[in-house]
Amino acid sequence: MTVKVILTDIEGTTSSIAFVKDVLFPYAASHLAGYVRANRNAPLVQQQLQATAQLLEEESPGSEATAADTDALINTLLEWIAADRKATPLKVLQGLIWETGYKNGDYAAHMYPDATANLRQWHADGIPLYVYSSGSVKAQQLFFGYSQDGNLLPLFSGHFDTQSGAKQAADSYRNIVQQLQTQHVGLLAADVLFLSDIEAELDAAREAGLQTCWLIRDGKIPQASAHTAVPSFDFVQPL
Ligand SMILES: CSCCC(=O)C(=O)COP(=O)(O)O
Ligand SMILES: [Mg+2]
Repeated sequence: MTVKVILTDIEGTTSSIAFVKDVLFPYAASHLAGYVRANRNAPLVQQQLQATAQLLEEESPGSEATAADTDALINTLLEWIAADRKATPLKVLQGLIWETGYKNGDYAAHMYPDATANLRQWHADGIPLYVYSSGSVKAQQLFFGYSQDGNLLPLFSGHFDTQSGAKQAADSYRNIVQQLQTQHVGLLAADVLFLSDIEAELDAAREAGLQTCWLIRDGKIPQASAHTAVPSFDFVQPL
């Protein structure tokens, strides 16, 4: 089957889980309270606080935390970072907070060398590359803009985040294919190859009709899987 578009996950796929868990998440946790207090009247931050309060209310009706109760919402957001919740308002705030760290040179995004090399090659071969991550679009742009391998952002034609839906839901991939079709006339779901380290995400993408490839970075390739399983981007064959 031909591949006309590649859609890639970030954490565990192009880049190590450790960079996200041990560098980005702790940085967001230590700067969240200060950032939110300093910017709570900025419209984008205010919207995320309201969305956090709304999610809390949906999950625990009668919850005390209103959008005005900044301290309670900060505590909730810190709990969500610790639990690796992929909640959209948290992800938006993390993207805003990480910007300072990247720009100050506190860190640069980790890239597996095989990911950088093959993304560059596929781009040079004319295959449009897109990202789908739970990290916000802004966080993704910072990630690839400030990577250990330099500015990789020009390699990508676009980005999708949880605004397109959760990564383990087939409808999210149907939604993304519809958005891709506005840029690539006649594109079918089967023309898109999704790369991820999480089997449940690949299952959802496959249910939506995409081709899938499972990146298994720890060497434990399963004997049988519905997905092509590979140890690195060097073994992904889109052509
Ligand atoms: C975009 S960088 C930070 C990644 C992140 O916040 C995250 O939750 C990782 O999710 P992914 O979908 O890339 O596994
Ligand atoms: Mg991942």
